[in-house]
Amino acid sequence: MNVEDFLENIEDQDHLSANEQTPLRDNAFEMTDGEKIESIKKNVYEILHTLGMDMSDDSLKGTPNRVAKMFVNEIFGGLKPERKPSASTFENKYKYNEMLVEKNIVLYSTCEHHLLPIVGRAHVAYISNGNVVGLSKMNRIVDYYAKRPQVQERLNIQIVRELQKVLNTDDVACVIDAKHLCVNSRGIRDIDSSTVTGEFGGKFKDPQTKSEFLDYIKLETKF
Ligand SMILES: Nc1nc2c(ncn2[C@@H]2O[C@H](COP(=O)(O)OP(=O)(O)OP(=O)(O)O)[C@@H](O)[C@H]2O)c(=O)[nH]1
Ligand SMILES: [Zn+2]
Repeated sequence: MNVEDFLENIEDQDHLSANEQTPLRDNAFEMTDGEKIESIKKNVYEILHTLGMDMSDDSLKGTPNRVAKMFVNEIFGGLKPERKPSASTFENKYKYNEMLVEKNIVLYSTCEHHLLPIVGRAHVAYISNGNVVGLSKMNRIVDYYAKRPQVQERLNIQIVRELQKVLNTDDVACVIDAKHLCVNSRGIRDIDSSTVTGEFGGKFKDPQTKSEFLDYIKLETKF
């Protein structure tokens, strides 16, 4: 790993307090992606073999490699600091001083307790402190933090903290409404329940501002 990547890695979670950080082990970045894929591949093979599957079967023999690549590059790709979206800001030239809401952001994450999908929507809002951020960057930040082993509460906070840092303001909020397949498809098997979390920073703690945000989320979008 070169010096630049290393610096980026250790700074990646600096803006988060200890309990807000993804619990990474020491030397979490010591392996290359290729090394991670090789190691995960062996373990996935072992799990399926242990369960009694014939790993020489045509349909199964590519599975360990497929799962390993999917873990490293896709569903847990948000563990790579170099994947963090560069959310450059620009001046709020239009002097738009109201809240901006990016709603219905599709969210796919993975529950770190059971490694089952979390599927839902995130709604993000901020009030500019002089700078604005490209709309798509909010979707990208949600996606980056979602692509980790997660609990919804921490994911919600990480999204807000990142935008607070990028936009240099406390006035950021995020609400997530998501279904956890660990609740819906196994265990209690409650297919209908979903989990709602919210993190409200700065002006969004004010009840009127908070309810304006929540009203915008409720607006039905028709095109
Ligand atoms: N707070 C929180 N809990 C979660 C999240 N995702 C899953 N869980 C819960 O984590 C808990 C893990 O509890 P355990 O009792 O150790 O696991 P378990 O025996 O599989 O529990 P059951 O799901 O009730 O069968 C469960 O209640 C899950 O519903 C999350 O994002 N946030
Ligand atoms: Zn779970």
